[in-house]
Amino acid sequence: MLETLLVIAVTGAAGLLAFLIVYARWHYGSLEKLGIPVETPHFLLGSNPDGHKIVYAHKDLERFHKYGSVYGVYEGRTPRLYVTDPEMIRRIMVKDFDHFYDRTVPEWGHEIFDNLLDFLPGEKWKTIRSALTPMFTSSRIRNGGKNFAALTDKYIKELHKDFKGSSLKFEMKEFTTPIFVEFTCDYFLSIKVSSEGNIRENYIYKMVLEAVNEGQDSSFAFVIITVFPFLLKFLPLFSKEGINKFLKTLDEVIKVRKANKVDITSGKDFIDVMITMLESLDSPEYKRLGIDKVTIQAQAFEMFIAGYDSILATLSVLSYHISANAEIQEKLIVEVDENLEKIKDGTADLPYLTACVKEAIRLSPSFIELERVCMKEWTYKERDINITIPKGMSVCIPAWATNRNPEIFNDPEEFRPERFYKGIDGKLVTELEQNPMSQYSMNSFGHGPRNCPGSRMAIELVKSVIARMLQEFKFIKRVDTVVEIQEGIPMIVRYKPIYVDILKREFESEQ
Ligand code: HEM
Repeated sequence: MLETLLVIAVTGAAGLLAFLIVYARWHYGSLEKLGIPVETPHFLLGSNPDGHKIVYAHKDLERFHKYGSVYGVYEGRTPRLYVTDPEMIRRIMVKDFDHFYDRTVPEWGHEIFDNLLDFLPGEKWKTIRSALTPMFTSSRIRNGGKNFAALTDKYIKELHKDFKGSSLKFEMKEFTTPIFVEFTCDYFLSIKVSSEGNIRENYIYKMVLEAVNEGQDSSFAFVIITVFPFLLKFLPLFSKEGINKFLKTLDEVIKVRKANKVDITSGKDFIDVMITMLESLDSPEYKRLGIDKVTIQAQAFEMFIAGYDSILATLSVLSYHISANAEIQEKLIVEVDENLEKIKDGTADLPYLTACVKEAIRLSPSFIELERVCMKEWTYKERDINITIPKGMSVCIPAWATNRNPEIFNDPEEFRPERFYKGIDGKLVTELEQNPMSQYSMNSFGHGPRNCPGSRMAIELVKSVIARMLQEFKFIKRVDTVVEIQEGIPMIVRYKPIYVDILKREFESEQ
């Protein structure tokens, strides 16, 4: 009897093991069939078996140099086609968008995450995306920049208290995280967090940092999840309690807004947009597409998720570039000093600062890999590329690598804002504008109907912080200043703390 049980147990275990191996390797071979170079996968763990230790951005660049225009990588069990050829990128993201309109949906295990705009499918995505457009009008963007600058002022006042002498060791992300959270709460969602004391103790602040997995070291568990994606939902990535409390607060804000119609001269804010969407819940269109209250609430959450890493990483890396390039900093200071009044009322264009922000975003695209799923078989035959992508295959644009394409960008690793500088009156034709394909090598905000809707807003927010800081401080590179990316984080780039010194400009002549 015992023997029989043992035989059953061993056979069962062997069967399960065999099943798991077959499951993990199920798609192996599918990329090779396309006739492209493929990063050889590990027996079970795909092409990045050491994914918890590698810097994905650097890996992408290495593979771009090794394989060129099109190549394959197994992300665990998932075959991914990587495309760096600018014309093929244009076709996928813009011209033949009808073949590539969705992204892969991870099994988050939380309905709010499942309903983020990034992951909504087809028509449902289109409807929600178009409902959100009033938030990104020019006047909303200008006002956003103005509010961000005002908040920066408030935090700069606090910062002054930390100075013992004329300079201070400074970390941009640490400084701007509270500004970003307070701004997103207040400007998008009309939730006042500052009145509740230290924002770092606020539950929304904590919820956001938890949801973006801030401060968590990457672990081998993430490699296992690429092989068995259904395990993602079992990871304790966020506190359901925090999210539920946030959704309740949002309900309250909506109730108050409905009761007190406010006149928003700068255009609809997110709460108005939500109310309009909520009023459509019973419409045949929303019912047919399965748009419910959670779909709408998720977009409020999206405002934190979409901007958190991107804005904060751009600001951090820009503090480094400015500190490391004295001439560029001088030019910026002149531009800022000439526009003090306009900066205050949010009407300054600051073209050189804009070029610096764009160049920082080229060198440091926060979303290092853009993704689309091929929705119906698609063939591309141009020059030396001849490929048919099967339905269902994930297609990736490795932005960190394409943005350093040496055929488009001379000295690609150099921080050179002139690539984007159109002169004070905006009349200069930049080196990049002379090359029509360069825009599809600059993939920081994506392209086509599913590009980043927040790109113009993001540039304004970053500009508003830098402009305000340069009015009072200079950024100085320290001997121990380093720019290092955290290992083991796929899809996005997150930096280890980047320390620079800030020097009060009033003491500049004494140095
Ligand atoms: C420097 C800052 C930012 C960068 C570099 C950035 C970059 C991107 C990229 C690369 C995508 C994917 C585009 C594609 O697949 O073609 C994206 C999507 C998105 N971004 Fe941004 N983003 C930034 C800031 C923001 C901000 C501030 C918001 C909103 C307040 C925002 C909202 C979104 C949304 C909602 C999507 C999903 C779009 C869709 O699927 O239709 N982003 N962003």
